[in-house]
Amino acid sequence: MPLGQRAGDKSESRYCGMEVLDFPAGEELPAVLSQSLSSAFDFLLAPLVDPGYRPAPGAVLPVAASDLVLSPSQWSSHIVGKISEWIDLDSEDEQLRLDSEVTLKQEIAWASHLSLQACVLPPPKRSSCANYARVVNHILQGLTNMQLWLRIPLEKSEPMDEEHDEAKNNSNMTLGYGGIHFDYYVGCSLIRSTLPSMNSLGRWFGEPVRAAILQTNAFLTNSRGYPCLSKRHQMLLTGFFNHSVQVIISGRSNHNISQVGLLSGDENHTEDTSVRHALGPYLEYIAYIYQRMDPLPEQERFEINYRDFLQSPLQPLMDNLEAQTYETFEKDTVKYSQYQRAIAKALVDRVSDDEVSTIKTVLMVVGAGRGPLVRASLQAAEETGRKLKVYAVEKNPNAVITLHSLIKLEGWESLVTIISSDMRCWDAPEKADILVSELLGSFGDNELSPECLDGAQRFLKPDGISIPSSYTSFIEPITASKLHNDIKAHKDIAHFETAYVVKLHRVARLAPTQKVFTFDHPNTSSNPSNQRYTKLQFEIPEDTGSCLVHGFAGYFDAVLYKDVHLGIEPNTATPNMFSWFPIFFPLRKPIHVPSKSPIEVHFWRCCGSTKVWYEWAVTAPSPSPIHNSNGRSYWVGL
Ligand SMILES: C[S@@+](CC[C@H](N)C(=O)[O-])C[C@H]1O[C@@H](n2cnc3c(N)ncnc32)[C@H](O)[C@@H]1O
Repeated sequence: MPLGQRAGDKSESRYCGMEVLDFPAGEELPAVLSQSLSSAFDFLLAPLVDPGYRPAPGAVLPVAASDLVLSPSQWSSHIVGKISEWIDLDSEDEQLRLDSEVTLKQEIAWASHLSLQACVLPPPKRSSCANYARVVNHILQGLTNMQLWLRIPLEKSEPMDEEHDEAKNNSNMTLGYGGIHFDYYVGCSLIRSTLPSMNSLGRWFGEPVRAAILQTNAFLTNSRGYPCLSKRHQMLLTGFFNHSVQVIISGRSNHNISQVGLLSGDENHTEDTSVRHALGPYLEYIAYIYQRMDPLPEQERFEINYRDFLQSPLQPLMDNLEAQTYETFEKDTVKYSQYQRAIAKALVDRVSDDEVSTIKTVLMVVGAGRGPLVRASLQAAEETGRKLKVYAVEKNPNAVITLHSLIKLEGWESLVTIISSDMRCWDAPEKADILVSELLGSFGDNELSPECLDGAQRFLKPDGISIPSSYTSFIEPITASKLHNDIKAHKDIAHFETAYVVKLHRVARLAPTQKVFTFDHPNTSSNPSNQRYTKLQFEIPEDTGSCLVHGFAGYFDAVLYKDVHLGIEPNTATPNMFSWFPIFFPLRKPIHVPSKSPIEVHFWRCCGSTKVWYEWAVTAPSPSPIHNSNGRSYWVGL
């Protein structure tokens, strides 16, 4: 039975299994399974083969249970195979090495025969693990439906030396374990009583972790004698739940509870412990932690299906947006109320209270779409008592049709003039006091706001105001193995040289964001070019340890007017605004960043006669190719 419902989370359920520690000899498995299921566990992590087995000519594999003892659906829904712990694929002892390889392949073949969904591999036993990688890669090539989960301790453990620990941090679909790459792997992290720093733990959220193995000795005991977890363990667990990770409880019970009260707080409730599973109290605690998690905010719930889904950025200049795209924007009331605040402030600055009856401000909405910024402008005028004359300039003829019906419907005919034209070539009959636009992409300038507004600046009065008055892009390095794998599935370079709009979820943010490019409007600089180049150095906090960078998450922040801003940069993001997801600039090859090594990255904004594009490259700690040279894979049309 899944761990119950977290309020407001209709996404997939979270499950909890338990590890079977002893080899279930004599076909005990069905009994162990039925006892666990009736105690509300969902699945077992169970050994498949007698650990005493070593291959020998003619030997029959001593399996834990015949395939007949459970139905095929029971095998596949309720058993995760535990591969024998003794297997040592890089042993100096040749016989042990060969036996290990044969046994591993036999166990995997048996697990496939049973249609198990996954098997857990013990981690490599030594830092030099080339043979482990070779054998696992062989097996992976032949697997279609079964996953291999690699058990990795969260914190440094005894058999793992420094090199190993580094390798573990590279865990990824192309896992660099001791410098060796695996073709595919998903992780399983082992949670013990001590935890590394939060920064170090955060890296796991960018990894393909499928299960958290929670040891019983990681639990504390509360005043009533029940198992509970430290605050940090609880935070880690809720973080994993947020990333759809399931839990496996491992170890013997350290809590012999004679009188059991329900965790709902019902102190009087008691149960007969004779029928109670020894690990039951741990499971109840895990379910309690899951169920009491805060409900997902409405916006997160709305965006759940977009998580880690790569989308091509819009090209509103080159393409004409569709009605449903406009409709989505128009629902973002927060965006328009920020604009309205900015416009109101600009109107008041422009026309003093004494002048309100004599001066009419000329305001041009350039890129008016279906009119929401026209509405925000008129509302700002009403709110401030300023007189306004509005031009709505739009190059999409379909949106212009809607604009015409809107002004009729709203009775704005005397206030608003609709201009069906590209702002870059419109011959304006008069100059504007205020130019209002929203031509911003997730990376600020990536929908070519600078180029469009440079074209519109001709009809802004010399002392006129542009809303926005500036915007800045930001990036931060991230671990994002899911995004990397999704891009890799295209099997070409072009997809690795493309920027994507994506609701980032399974990612680890490795360092604070830094500014990339800023554009000011009106553009009064002596060098009016919109080409840019920036070199940035990111320091990853020391307690993060080494990590893998799959690319850079990008954001923007725009100053609309004075202190009114709008943006998605995580530290200053406008709350409850949903018009923009972050942008992601991938790297062709993930870059391993050892602890204490800075990352040096270069970004270029390049402009041609028909297109604008970005190029990017990493130069430290190791160089990457220049991505998207000459805009060969990804560009924005002018
Ligand atoms: C991101 S949409 C914003 C629309 C509307 N202001 C809103 O907030 O819903 C940008 C709009 O600008 C228009 N646009 C882009 N470049 C333009 C140009 N050079 N001249 C006129 N309109 C342009 C697009 O067609 C699109 O309708």
